[in-house]
Amino acid sequence: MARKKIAVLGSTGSIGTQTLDVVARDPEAYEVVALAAGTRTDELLEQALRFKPQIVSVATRELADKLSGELPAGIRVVCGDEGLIEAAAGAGADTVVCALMGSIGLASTMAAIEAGAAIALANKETLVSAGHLVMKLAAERGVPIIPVDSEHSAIYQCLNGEDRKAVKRLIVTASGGSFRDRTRDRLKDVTVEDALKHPNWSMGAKITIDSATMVNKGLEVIEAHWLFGLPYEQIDVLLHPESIVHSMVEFTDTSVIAQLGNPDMRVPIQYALTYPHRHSSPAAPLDLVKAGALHFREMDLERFPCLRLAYEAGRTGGTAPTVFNAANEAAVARFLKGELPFLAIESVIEQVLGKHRALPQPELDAILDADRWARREAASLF
Ligand SMILES: NC(=O)C1=CN([C@@H]2O[C@H](COP(=O)(O)OP(=O)(O)OC[C@H]3O[C@@H](n4cnc5c(N)ncnc54)[C@H](OP(=O)(O)O)[C@@H]3O)[C@@H](O)[C@H]2O)C=CC1
Ligand SMILES: CC(=O)[C@@H](O)[C@H](O)COP(=O)(O)O
Ligand SMILES: [Mn+2]
Repeated sequence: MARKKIAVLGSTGSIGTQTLDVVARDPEAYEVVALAAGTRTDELLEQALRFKPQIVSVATRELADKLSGELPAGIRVVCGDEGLIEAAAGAGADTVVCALMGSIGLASTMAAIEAGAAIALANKETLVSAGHLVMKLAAERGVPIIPVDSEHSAIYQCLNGEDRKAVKRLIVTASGGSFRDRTRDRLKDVTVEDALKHPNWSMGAKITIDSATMVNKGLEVIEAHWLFGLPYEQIDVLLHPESIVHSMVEFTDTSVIAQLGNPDMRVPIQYALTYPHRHSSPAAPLDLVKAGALHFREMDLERFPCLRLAYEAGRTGGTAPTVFNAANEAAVARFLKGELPFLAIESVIEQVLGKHRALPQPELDAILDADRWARREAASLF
């Protein structure tokens, strides 16, 4: 059987490296045809020498020139936004793993869909920013969007073969992030280092901060709305500190189907690559006796106001989720640089959303304008 051709956008990141780990374990099944990253060229060089893709993309022309000299002539080195699009659509990938961080992934995801590749989607900011455009294009091209995000992979698995009309609600689980058990008073002076200590998952810096602010769950609620076509009234969030139940679906007959497993992203990544089949995985098997007890708590929107803001932005629709996402990206980048205190992240998002008049059914230009505007506004606060 021909090997599945895979392009990995964001190959040097947490999802990207775990994708390559999954791929490397089954060399008969996969061929890596493109790799795209930003600035971590040492890691990218190693990946390119190992997987021998046709195309490698980096952030800038300078980095591309440097990398070209170190790679065999058969590997084309491209760069910038155009390079991402080349990697997504120019190497004939059957599946494109979208694992860039942030709404920068939008254009390359759209290009991959245009090219007819299946999408293994980790990059949730893309759907949050322009879900209506991405889903419409995928439907027009007949392209499947298979979620990699653990909660959405769980829901996708729970819904497999079920009658959608029988779905009462989705229950998205949330670990609570690094500061789950702190009161708001105790969030004033937290450090970047503290915020980066997720209790259950080892992930990139931005999503780890999003987990601590509960923005991640807000992005995931909006992501679920687009992926599964359900209104916000049918998407709930439940605190689950152990991150073993990755999410659940409640049906009209009161049955609840859940997907469980140890927190290991290689499982949803692999599922997105092998769907509708399952293969053995390097993840540790789940031992429920060892886990002992699983806990669930009601979500507190006063303790975690970013989740409330996300629901509000999602319900408003149009460019509101674009602005929610872009303001957050800008605020988190500033927090990580030490320019803003932790609690300023939510305040920046709220203020920028407060200034925004959402445009309904925006085309791509309006999305990009709103994204740029929100970043400028977020940069000017505090
Ligand atoms: N990590 C996880 O477990 C999970 C992640 N996700 C989602 O997956 C996505 C990726 O997350 P994660 O892997 O943690 O992020 P990382 O920060 O670890 O990796 C991000 C990747 O994107 C690349 N990148 C960033 N900016 C650019 C740019 N301007 N041009 C080209 N490449 C760029 C980085 O390249 P470089 O580093 O070389 O600059 C890196 O390869 C996010 O949307 C996240 O929310 C979802 C569920 C779980
Ligand atoms: C692994 C994954 O999918 C992350 O999005 C994870 O869910 C973060 O955990 P919390 O946002 O629940 O803390
Ligand atoms: Mn998730």
